[in-house]
Amino acid sequence: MKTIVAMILLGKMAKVGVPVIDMQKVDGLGEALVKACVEWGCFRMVNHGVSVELMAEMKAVTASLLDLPEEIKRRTISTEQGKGYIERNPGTPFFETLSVDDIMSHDEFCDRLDASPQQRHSGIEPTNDYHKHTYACTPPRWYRASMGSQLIRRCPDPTYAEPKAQPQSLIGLGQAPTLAQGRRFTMYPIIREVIYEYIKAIRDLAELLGRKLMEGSGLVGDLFDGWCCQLRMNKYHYCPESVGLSGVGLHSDPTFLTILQDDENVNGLQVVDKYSGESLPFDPVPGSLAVNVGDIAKAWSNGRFYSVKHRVTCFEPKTRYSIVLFVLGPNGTKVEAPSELVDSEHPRLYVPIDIKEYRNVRTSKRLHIGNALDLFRSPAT
Ligand SMILES: O=C(O)CCC(=O)C(=O)O
Ligand SMILES: [Fe+2]
Repeated sequence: MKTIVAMILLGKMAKVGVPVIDMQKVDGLGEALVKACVEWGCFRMVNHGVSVELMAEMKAVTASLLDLPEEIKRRTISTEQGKGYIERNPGTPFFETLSVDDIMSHDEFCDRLDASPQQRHSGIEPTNDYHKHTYACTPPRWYRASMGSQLIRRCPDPTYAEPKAQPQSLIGLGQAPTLAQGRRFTMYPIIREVIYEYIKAIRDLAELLGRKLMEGSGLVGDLFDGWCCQLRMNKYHYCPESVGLSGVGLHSDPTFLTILQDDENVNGLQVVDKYSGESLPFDPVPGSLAVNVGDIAKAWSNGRFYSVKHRVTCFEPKTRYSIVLFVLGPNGTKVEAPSELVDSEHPRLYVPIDIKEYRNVRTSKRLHIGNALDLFRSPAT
């Protein structure tokens, strides 16, 4: 009797928690990943190959960058949908996010935060003095992870002079931010290095995921080869007033998948169970990384993968950080289900989708919970 009860409980428990997948698993990794994408639309990865030191450093960098004054962060605002810096706003009053829109141009992102208006617009190279000064501020590597928000310090820059007047050609383009009180911020080269290393490590992991998802679907190849990816650094400004309120409202991701470093100290991410529709906690596990399947993966898998709805809720008044890599989709070609995933029992569900168009339609029609895919149904279905 006891054994039967234990078996039922184990069965229930296995169903209750989001799957945890060991990325070093030799046999059946592809199948396990596909199963998680189909049944849960999310999973947690352990033994994923991104070091805990690098994860801690990236979190410190995130905190530092989001600590910069608004005038600096605003230099990375974009007019394109879903891109660039998003400040707190009436829709998401506790949420703020910086974006490396294309992970291949992370240097441009750093340049925008770092360079003085003159350097960015006139092409003047920093002088040797500037370099000497900047490098003199560089903390030793062993000190990196524990530095937190000190990674960026207000350094007096010997070469910086208050601009006398804006060059006429820049006025009105919104490209020449004025620095209040002539302050400038020197970004430690180490910040660029951490961002670069983190992107590289997460990108390698994404590639492994792409290959294994192909394998688990009975296909061969590098699914994400040459695909567009975006890195976001998120800060949730939780306070006593935000407890019980939403950090980010219910949505599915307009991506293929999202690799998430959540905050090991602050929970709040919840996912909607595919079968019961219940909201379940997707709590952090130190050292692990989470994955959410997005709408584009549902289209690619011909409806098999579950584009999981999720939200982030404030449960305690503690600042929460998260770092997400969005694997958006192919660059320059449309997404469609491979012919191997289409047969008489599984007719093609969606027309080929342009990821940019998809994002625009989704936003303009305010369809943030996966329904936008219905607008891309194949005529036959
Ligand atoms: O911060 C998180 O934990 C999740 C953020 C999220 O859902 C998103 O950026 O799409
Ligand atoms: Fe999301």
